[in-house]
Amino acid sequence: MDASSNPEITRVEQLSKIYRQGDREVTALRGVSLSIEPGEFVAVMGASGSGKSTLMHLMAGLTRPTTGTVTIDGQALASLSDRKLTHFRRRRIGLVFQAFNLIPSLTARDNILFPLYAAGHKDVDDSTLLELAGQLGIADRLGHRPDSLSGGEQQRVAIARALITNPAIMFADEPTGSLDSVTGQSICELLRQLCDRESRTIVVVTHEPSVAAWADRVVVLRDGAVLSEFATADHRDAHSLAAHYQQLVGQQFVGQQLVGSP
Ligand SMILES: Nc1ncnc2c1ncn2[C@@H]1O[C@H](COP(=O)(O)OP(=O)(O)OP(=O)(O)O)[C@@H](O)[C@H]1O
Repeated sequence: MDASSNPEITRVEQLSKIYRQGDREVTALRGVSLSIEPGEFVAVMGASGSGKSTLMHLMAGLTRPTTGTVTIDGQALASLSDRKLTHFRRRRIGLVFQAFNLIPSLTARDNILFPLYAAGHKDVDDSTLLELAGQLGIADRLGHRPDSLSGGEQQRVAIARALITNPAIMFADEPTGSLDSVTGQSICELLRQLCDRESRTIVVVTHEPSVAAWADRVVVLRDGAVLSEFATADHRDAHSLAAHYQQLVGQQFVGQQLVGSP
C-alpha cells in the first residue's frame, strides 16, 4: 500500500502503561510502537498477561497511557480532554467485546442505533442501518431482543453497533471467545469481508491462530513489548500460523490452548 496516497490512520508510539495497585506497580506495556494502514486487518496475539487488552484499551481511548501517544484519524488522543475523548471515541472508534455487551431490553435495531442516540442524533437515517444489517446478515433479526438471538447473531449486532457511526477503526477483543468454532469462523469471515469489500480497518485481539489467520498481519506481544510482526500471507491456515507463532514465542498449541511458557 502506498503510504503517501493512503496515510496511516492509526499510529502508536512508545506506548507504556504502568498500573498502580497500592504500593505495587505492574508494567503492562513497555514502549510499544506500531502503525495500522487504512483497510488493514491486524491481529494482536500473545500469551495471557502479555498486554493485549491493555494495548487495545489504550488505542481505543478507554484508558490513558503512562507515556507515549496514540493517533487515530489524525487526532492525538492525549491532546483531548476526557469529555472530548469520549466524544471522539463515540464517533470515530468502534468497539466489539467477547461478551457482546448488548442492552437486553432493547431490540437489535435499537442496540445498533444506540451510539447515534448517545451522540445526540434525533433523526436516524434508516438506510444506513438497513445497509449495515444486510452486510452483516441480520436484516431479518432487527426486531428481536438479544435473548432471542443466537450468539453469532448477537455478535453481528454488536459489530453493526460498532460500525453504525462509520468509525475510522474498529477494535475487537476476543470477538469469537464466546462462540463455538463454526460460528466463530463465520464471524472471522465477516470481519475479512468488511475489510475487503468495505475497506474497514480492524484490530482483533485473540489467542487463537484460527482467528489470526484471517488477518493481514499479526503483531505478537510478549511481556508488554512487541516481540514480532509478520504478514499472514505465508501462514494462511491456522496450523501454519500456529507453528510460526510457536517458533516465535517458544510455546506449543494443544488444540487452541497454549502450553509451556515463553
Ligand atoms: N486494571 C489493572 N490493574 C492492575 N494490573 C492490571 C490491570 N489490567 C491488567 N493488569 C496487568 O497487566 C498485565 C497485562 O494485562 P492484559 O490484560 O493487558 O493482558 P492480556 O494479554 O490481555 O491477557 P489475557 O489474554 O489474559 O486477557 C497483566 O500482568 C495484568 O495482570
